[in-house]
Parts: sequence; C-alpha cells; structure tokens
Amino acid sequence: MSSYPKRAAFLASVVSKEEAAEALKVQVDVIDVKNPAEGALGAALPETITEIRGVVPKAIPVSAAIGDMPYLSGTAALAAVGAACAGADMVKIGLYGAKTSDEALNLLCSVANALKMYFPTSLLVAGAYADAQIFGGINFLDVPALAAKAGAAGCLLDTFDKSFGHNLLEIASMEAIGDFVSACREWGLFSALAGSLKLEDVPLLLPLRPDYLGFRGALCEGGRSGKLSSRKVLEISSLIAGESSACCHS
Ligand SMILES: O=C[C@H](O)COP(=O)(O)O
Repeated sequence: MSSYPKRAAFLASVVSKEEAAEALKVQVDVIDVKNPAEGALGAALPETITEIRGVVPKAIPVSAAIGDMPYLSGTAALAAVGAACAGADMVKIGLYGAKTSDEALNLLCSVANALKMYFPTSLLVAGAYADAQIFGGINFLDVPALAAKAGAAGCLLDTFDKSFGHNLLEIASMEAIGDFVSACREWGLFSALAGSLKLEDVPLLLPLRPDYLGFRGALCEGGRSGKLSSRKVLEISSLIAGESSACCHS
C-alpha cells in the first residue's frame, strides 16, 4: 500500500468480523481492529484480528491497535509481532507509559526492530495523545520526530479520554493539529487524525491534508462501545470523499 493516499483515507475501527463486513458494505480505506473495552487504543485478541483479516479483501489494509502501552519495551515488541502475525498490515501503539522523549524513542525502536525482523512489510504507527497531559505523557508535537527516528511509517493523533466533550478539536487547537500533520509530512511519515471525531469535524480537518481520518464512536449506534452501523459509515465515507475532492482539486 502507498503511505501517501491521494485523498484523505477513511479508517473505520471495528471489533469483530461482523462489524468489518458491515463497514465493507461501504467504501472504507482501512479496517482498524480495536477493543474499546481496553482503552483508547485497546488491543483485540489475536484471533479477532485473524478473523477480521479473513473477511477483508487483500487490497484493503487491516490495522490493529496493541494498547495504551505502558513503558515496557519487551511487552510492546512482542504485542506488535503478535498483531502482525495475526494479520495486521499496520500496528498502532499508544505512547501511554513513556514519560520522556527518550522512553518513547526506546519503546518505538523496540517495536520497529521487532517488526523489521519478523514482519518487515508491516508498518508501525506511533500513537500520540492530544490530551497526554492528563496522564503525564509526552507532548504530541514531539512524537513525529521520534517516530521517524525509530523507523515508523506513520503517526496517529488520538485522544485518551473518550468521554463526552473530549473530542480532538475540543482538546487541541486547529493550529496545533495542523502543526502535527505538517511535522509528519516533514519527517516523511503519514499522518492520521482521530479522537471522537464527529461528522461536522470532517470539513474542518480535511484542509489540513491529513493522510487518514479515523473513526469509531461516530460510526456506532450508542457510541464507541455500541454497534457499528453501515448507515453511519456511509455518511462519513461520503463526506470524506466529497470534501476531499472539493479541497484537493481546487
Ligand atoms: O483510530 C481511530 C479510533 O478508533 C477512533 O475512535 P473514536 O472515534 O471512538 O475516538
């Protein structure tokens, strides 16, 4: 897959093969496997990743979160290898436990090296949190440089707190989100934006030219722990496709 989609790509987070099939009724660019019960970047069981990979056409990448990761490099590296072995083309790690840039770099290098050794075609995505200050994590604007140094392919900006009123645009300024996207581009990484994004956020974020926009809560009936609805997937998909062509061909 190309690291740089021509338009913003649509990433839909699912919890099961049934939800993946529901999402695939609509145009989706990446199927993301996540377990919301285990956190913002909660990891699914390996068999869930394999089942989902089994129903997703080969042309569509599958990404998998491996957790809001403590600062445990061995645990992180092994989880990443497990996710790739289970079928993930992209492995997303949440930089939760790393409290300094050195710790984040160590964590990312351990994971990147393990993937390179066992699954060299799998892409590493460093997950930064816009609200990292609530748990003493590192500033999200520091993550692109660290991710690039470690050999990651991309960087995700997400939110840790998924409660009401904590979506990405309520936590970070448009300027800071734009700086994150630009930093990713400058470091040769793809950028992904997420964080309880809503339909109305799409036209605000697309002009920043992120490579991916990721959604879970907005695709579900009853929030991110609810059930994915193809009707909601279609709403977001159409909006991304329409707005992308409007903002990219002007
Ligand atoms: O990677 C994207 C996330 O799954 C976004 O989840 P959320 O929209 O519930 O914050």
